[in-house]
Amino acid sequence: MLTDIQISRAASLQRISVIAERLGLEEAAVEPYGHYKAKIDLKAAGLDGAEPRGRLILVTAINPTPAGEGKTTTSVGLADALNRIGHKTVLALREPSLGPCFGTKGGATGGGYAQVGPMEDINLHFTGDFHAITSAHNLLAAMIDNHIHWGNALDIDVRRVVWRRVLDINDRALRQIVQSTGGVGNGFPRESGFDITVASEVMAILCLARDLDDLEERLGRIVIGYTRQRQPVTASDLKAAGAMAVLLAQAIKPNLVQTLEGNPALLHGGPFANIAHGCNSVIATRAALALGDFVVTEAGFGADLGAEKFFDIKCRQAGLAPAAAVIVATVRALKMNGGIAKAELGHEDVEAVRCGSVNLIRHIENVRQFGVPVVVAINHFHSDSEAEIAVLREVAEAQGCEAHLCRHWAEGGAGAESLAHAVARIAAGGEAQFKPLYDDALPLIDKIETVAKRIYRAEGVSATPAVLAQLQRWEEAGYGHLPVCMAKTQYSFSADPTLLGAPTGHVLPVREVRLSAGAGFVVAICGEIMTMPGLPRIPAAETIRLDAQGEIEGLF
Ligand SMILES: Nc1ncnc2c1ncn2[C@@H]1O[C@H](COP(=O)(O)OP(=O)(O)O)[C@@H](O)[C@H]1O
Ligand SMILES: O=COP(=O)(O)O
Ligand SMILES: [Mg+2]
Repeated sequence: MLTDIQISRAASLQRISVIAERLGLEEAAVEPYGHYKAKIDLKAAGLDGAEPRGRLILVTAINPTPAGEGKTTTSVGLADALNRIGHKTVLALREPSLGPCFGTKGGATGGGYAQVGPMEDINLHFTGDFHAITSAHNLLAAMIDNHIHWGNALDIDVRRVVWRRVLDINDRALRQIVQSTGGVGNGFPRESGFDITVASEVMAILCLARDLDDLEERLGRIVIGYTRQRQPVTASDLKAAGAMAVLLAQAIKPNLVQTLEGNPALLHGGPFANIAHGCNSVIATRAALALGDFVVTEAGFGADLGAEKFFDIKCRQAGLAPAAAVIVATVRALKMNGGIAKAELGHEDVEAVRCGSVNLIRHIENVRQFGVPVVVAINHFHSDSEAEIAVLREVAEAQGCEAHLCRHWAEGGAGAESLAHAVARIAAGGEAQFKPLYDDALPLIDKIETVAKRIYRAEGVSATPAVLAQLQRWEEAGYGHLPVCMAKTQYSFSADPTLLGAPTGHVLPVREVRLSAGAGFVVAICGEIMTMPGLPRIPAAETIRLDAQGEIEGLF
């Protein structure tokens, strides 16, 4: 069996100019990065502010195994299948982070014959967007410490600087550091730390901004810390927004690549819906909606995380309304949710599928709470048995959901045509009546409780007095209208990654809250989730190398 990288390498990609032309983009709007990648200048393409004409399809999933259940793979397979059955479809995916590539999970370009390419390029440095985001983020951090070093005219309380640094690598050693040691010339020592670039508010701003002007506006609104009188200090107080926008002026342009079947894909913005909002950028999604009849986009991890944030943050801010949602379900993930250990997931166990299907049922119920019709995509793995698939299908259909067995990993778009026909019919049927889960006017703590109770089915939320006081101060400072971005484990509806299936009666512990005034949301960090992941005992990096011909080996 060929690996993803072998399949990707064997595919003959078309020149990106051909893909762009077929998409209807003028040459002047296409800025090639080599033969197979390009950035799209939306102004030159006449797409800035263009009215969306397509229908938006969200691909989400049940709670995953550590390997992921095939959201990106299914997004690619569905987009290829919709193009095969005659619908002009544009894919809108997120860009991969180096963290998982060199850590555990691998790339984010799909898999098997349902991939976007060029896979190595995209999973490594791509077009440099994450490096630009890292530089912009860390420039602001440097300007904060520099301001304090040269007299601190803004009276920043050195104990209350909340802006950390970022790096797009998993590195637990950087989570908590003491910086500016080494004497007077190095500034004022203080505790701080690094997050992974994907968790940067600059990443979220790039993903949610309407255009370059809005991006700079939002950058200026970033709250980097507080004065001794507890007043917020912003990036614009430090005159940093302009320089940060310069660093991001190329990164704000969406990236055009292609599926292995030559269909267009706009990749833009970061993943990780457990610690960020984990959606493709508004700019790329709106451009895709102006260009295609259908847009297939993804949101990270399970519907309790990525889909909820797609609905409550991205769609709310951008005025988008999804026409349908595809929940990717796998036999293996349901068995894990039914109590089977990871090492045993390859053995048939029909009862475990049935037991774990409570997880799928809850995700179906949850997505429907947003007024969005659901189709279940059974992402077929070669180890699945007929009996296990039959139970999965029966469970979905008992919920009034169509369930389509999809073989796009092994067959490409041809393996997802039945799903494509169903999605096209349901999306065109206009039954969606999208609405976010809560109103802007709900107090911040009530928004957190609403997500915890209605999506996670928690009994309630526990938060320290310091967290509650901080939320109250943000309400008084005028940030109470913002939505919340929940950071929690992707494996469970609770904050306990071992509590699988469809737990109830749990209490959601909120240990920290962070204001992302520029991105326009408040992050609630629940349980032990880390905003700087660590490398596993045996990182993928140990087997990634160049072979004798200079070709990359070991990249998933
Ligand atoms: N049907 C399948 N059979 C075998 N491997 C698959 C299948 N679907 C996905 N994969 C593999 O599983 C991994 C995760 O897939 P991905 O689409 O990235 O999941 P997600 O986007 O949900 O994290 C990838 O290595 C991919 O190649
Ligand atoms: O945000 C996480 O994305 P995946 O679920 O695609 O890994
Ligand atoms: Mg993915």
